[in-house]
Amino acid sequence: MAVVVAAPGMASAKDTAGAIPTRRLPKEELVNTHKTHLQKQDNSPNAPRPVKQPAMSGAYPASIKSIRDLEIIPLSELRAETHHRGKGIIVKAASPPFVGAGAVSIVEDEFGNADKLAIYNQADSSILSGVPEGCVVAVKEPYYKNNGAANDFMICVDHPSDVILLRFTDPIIPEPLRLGPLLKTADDWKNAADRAFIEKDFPTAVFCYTEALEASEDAAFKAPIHTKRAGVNLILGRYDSAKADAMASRSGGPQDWKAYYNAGRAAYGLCNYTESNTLLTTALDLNPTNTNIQKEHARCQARLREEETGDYDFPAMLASLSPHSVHLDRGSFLRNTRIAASAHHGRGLFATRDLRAGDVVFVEKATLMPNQYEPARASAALYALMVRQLCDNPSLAGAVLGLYGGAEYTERRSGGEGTTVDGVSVVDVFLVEGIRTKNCFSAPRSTLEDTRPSLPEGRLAKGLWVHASHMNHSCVANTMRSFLGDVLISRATRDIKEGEEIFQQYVPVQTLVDLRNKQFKDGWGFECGCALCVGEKRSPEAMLAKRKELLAAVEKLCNKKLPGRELIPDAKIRSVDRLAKQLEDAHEQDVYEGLPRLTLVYPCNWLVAAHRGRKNHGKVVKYCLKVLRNFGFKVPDETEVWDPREIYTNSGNATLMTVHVVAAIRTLAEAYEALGHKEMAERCIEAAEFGYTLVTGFKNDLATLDR
Ligand SMILES: C[S@@+](CC[C@H](N)C(=O)[O-])C[C@H]1O[C@@H](n2cnc3c(N)ncnc32)[C@H](O)[C@@H]1O
Repeated sequence: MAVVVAAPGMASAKDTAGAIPTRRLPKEELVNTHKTHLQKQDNSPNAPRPVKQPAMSGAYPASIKSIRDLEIIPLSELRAETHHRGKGIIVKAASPPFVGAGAVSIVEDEFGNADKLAIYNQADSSILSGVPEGCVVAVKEPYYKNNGAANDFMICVDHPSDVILLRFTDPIIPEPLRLGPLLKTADDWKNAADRAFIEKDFPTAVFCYTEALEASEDAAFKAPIHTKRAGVNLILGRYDSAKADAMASRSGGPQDWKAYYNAGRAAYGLCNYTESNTLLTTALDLNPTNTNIQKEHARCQARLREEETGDYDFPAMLASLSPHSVHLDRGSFLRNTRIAASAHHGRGLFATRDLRAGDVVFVEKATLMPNQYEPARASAALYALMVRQLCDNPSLAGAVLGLYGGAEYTERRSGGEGTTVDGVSVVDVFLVEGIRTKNCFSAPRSTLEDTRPSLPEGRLAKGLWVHASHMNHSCVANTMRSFLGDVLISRATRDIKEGEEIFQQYVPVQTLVDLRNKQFKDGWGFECGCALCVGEKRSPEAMLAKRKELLAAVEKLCNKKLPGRELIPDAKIRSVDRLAKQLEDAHEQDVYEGLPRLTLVYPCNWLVAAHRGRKNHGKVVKYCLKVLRNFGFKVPDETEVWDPREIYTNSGNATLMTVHVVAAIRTLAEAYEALGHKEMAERCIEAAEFGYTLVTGFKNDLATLDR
């Protein structure tokens, strides 16, 4: 079959959707244009590679068919804007790749037809991230896309598992594309692999070691190659393959310590510490004096201790953080919680024992979190890492693809995602993106550094914590999360009974019930059924409108800011006070009994700051107590002896914990001190320190709030 060339003057892309384009560019023209692009290619090794994040509106499923079950068609039969279901193409790269967000190559089929092939979302660890000239690939159920300009089409591969790198000897390659084996013997391939390894071209090294293994039947030759390939896979972070290679390298003798050692390191890389421990213990039995095994074994035991006890040296973890080091080598302590069906939605997290306010609920190391805190890049970086890891370590699929991916994707899943077809794990990038948006958390490098009300850093990475992702949202949540690098710490904000569902706030809760529920609906597709939202929805629209109006009046008067130490005129304080009283009256007693009154938080905080500036300590006490009340807490009684923790344990089940609660209790302490109520001041400091532990994840100096 020849290249289809037709007269110019074709119709627009939309008009031709579904049709075979009447004119396609010939190979020479394609290659020449490609060459000019290649000359402009940025080859600097550290240039950040752009990521093509999928637009969900164009979602289509990944192929779950084997290339051997598809009808192979020539390039000339590709139809514009069409997913060729049940069909596949086999093509050879006729040019070096242009590597940008994807890798674009000129390819040709067995009939001499040429076209452009754009492959996206390949891991850097794969040869397919830039298909070398001469390689033959199969594209399953290809999508043929117009590039905008007339006659300008390309085969666009979004799902990484939709393209397969074929071995040169694969019988599926049609005769005209067949080069035969590039190298003759297994030894040749091994030597080529060793050379690629020395040149640090690790994907090529893996490819050549694979060819060497395929070319030999000699077990004695193959064992050391498996060891080498295990080593390269460890470098590439392909732990599943590294483990399989390491185990395949065993010969049954005492030298097998190396196989168990490598397999143990691979299992460690997958955070599977129990398996890693078993493998490293076997390695140590075979070679008890080897210091490397001893070191890895001790490290693994430390992770298992963390998983078992939940004992962490949080200050040391904080001290070890730096801009280059945010991935902490720690195990996850999850045994206080379990995943089970929730009355609110799907699955949720539940307490496996009684927990006291302040207790660690769980500590989880991120399943995946790129060290990328630039707001414009954080989401794309997480998406790219998720895709890469699912390709490189298919065993992750069980945990990651099991997460909720949004209502539309629940229906659209083919069920084949994560299964192995044609030797690769099926990765559907649209499902990955759906899972990312519904489950990722934003994480500061350290919550302690980020919670200073005066100076939040605002630079947040995005990450995936699979266990934490099973938590449903509540505005009046019974836990709080904080971060130390990629470690998430969840603490109880009040007492939790065994079997109780554990909730967290997905995002800082907005003041107005209608706005925050719009946010939940738009972002996560649910209506919040927490005590606060259900309660507030009982209040008539007219009352909500009145509260909005009054809050807007306070915000306008005060510029939405809090006073510093400057002297605020009495008249202004009186005006805000009057509005705050009206606002308080706009909260119906029967609706708000025992519930936070969030619209009152800002006016009361403003009055605290204004009276503090005037050293009017009695008024500071009054309004600090109101701030606590308005977050749903019972206020401490001056006439009684009270335990500082009671603020958290005796306030019912609808408290809303934030750093502002801590700040209010600390200001309360300062005012009591000034008024000579020493005991009240001391108790308040203790209560504030306790609250600060909930907020930052571990005990910290309250003075950090001012820095
Ligand atoms: C991260 S998942 C939480 C775990 C999820 N329930 C599951 O079954 O895997 C987020 C999704 O859970 C649901 N969800 C979370 N909190 C909820 C709530 N309070 N009420 C109803 N649905 C909720 C929403 O559909 C949201 O998109």
